[in-house]
Amino acid sequence: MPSSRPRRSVLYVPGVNERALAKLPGLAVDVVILDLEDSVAPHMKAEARDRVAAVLGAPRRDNGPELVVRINALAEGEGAADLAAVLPAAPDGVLLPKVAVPDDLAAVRAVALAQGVETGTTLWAMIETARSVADPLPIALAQDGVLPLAALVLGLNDLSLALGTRLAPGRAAFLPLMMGVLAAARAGGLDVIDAVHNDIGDLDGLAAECAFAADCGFDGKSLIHPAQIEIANRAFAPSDAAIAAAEAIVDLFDRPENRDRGVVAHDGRMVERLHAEAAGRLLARARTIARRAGETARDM
Ligand SMILES: CC(C)(COP(=O)(O)OP(=O)(O)OC[C@H]1O[C@@H](n2cnc3c(N)ncnc32)[C@H](O)[C@@H]1OP(=O)(O)O)[C@@H](O)C(=O)NCCC(=O)NCCSC(=O)C[C@H](O)C(=O)O
Ligand SMILES: [Mg+2]
Repeated sequence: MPSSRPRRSVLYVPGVNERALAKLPGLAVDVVILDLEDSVAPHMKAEARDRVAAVLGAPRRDNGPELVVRINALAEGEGAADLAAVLPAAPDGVLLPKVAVPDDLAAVRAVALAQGVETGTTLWAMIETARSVADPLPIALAQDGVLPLAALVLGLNDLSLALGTRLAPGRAAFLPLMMGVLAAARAGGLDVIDAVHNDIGDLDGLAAECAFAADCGFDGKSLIHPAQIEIANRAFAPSDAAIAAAEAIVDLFDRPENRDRGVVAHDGRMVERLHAEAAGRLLARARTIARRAGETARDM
């Protein structure tokens, strides 16, 4: 099953941007991706590693965001240095960019093992190459006890470049690929995170992308600016109407007259036990999110 931790808002922060890093304790975000890859200029990589290690080493709130580090690809030479700098500080996850094949995950695990680092850190894989998006299933199934795989993250900027497909509003051309990645993630029991919306000023466009991705089944949205967080948190949380509908379905099968029934009619619709199971999951997720919101409001 996907994680019980909400991963609705997944905010990239350039590992070298001191002011942006300083903002993190005040942000109600589910996941922070401390970026050592594309948002960091080649000559700033070492400084970014130091800054990110310092963020990871600082005291963390129990209910604070998951801290995931996006390392550079191993092939680019910086990836191993990134792992050596951040793994001892036990990030919640390491995000590997530009994954092409399952061997890319195996290579990162081998480097982590060779460095002798044992942590509870998970592995996240970016699906943003032609090869990985054409065949995401073997990647999603490449599970291991070392750096267990937790999530797939779509990267539509790189993918747009790789495929020559225009990243246009509505993203219709990408839909088959997005659903292929989503199905692969679910087959592997992983979470799956939608790509970034590049236009920071277009909050309506962001809300539309979030609503669409939530309908598709994505767990959350990659973000690039704090102004985008609240929209994603809302879009990927169950709405009040969805909670009320789920409560009604759970209640339906709890009634004595329905205890032995596999299917009942409710408001003119067929409802099966699988709907009650889904409703139960939605309610559990809503409770987790509400608890987290309460704790975050108290601690910030
Ligand atoms: C895009 C930005 C460079 C814009 O930054 P800026 O011009 O500073 O914006 P603002 O003046 O509106 O910022 C207001 C304050 O908020 C802070 N801020 C901005 N962004 C962030 C952030 N991501 N996290 C935390 N805090 C942030 C600013 O510092 C301002 O505060 P202050 O300085 O005190 O006034 C910038 O938003 C940015 O760098 N965003 C992240 C870019 C990034 O990480 N890109 C890489 C990941 S996306 C990607 O690679 C996708 C994938 O791989 C693919 O292929 O699709
Ligand atoms: Mg990318």
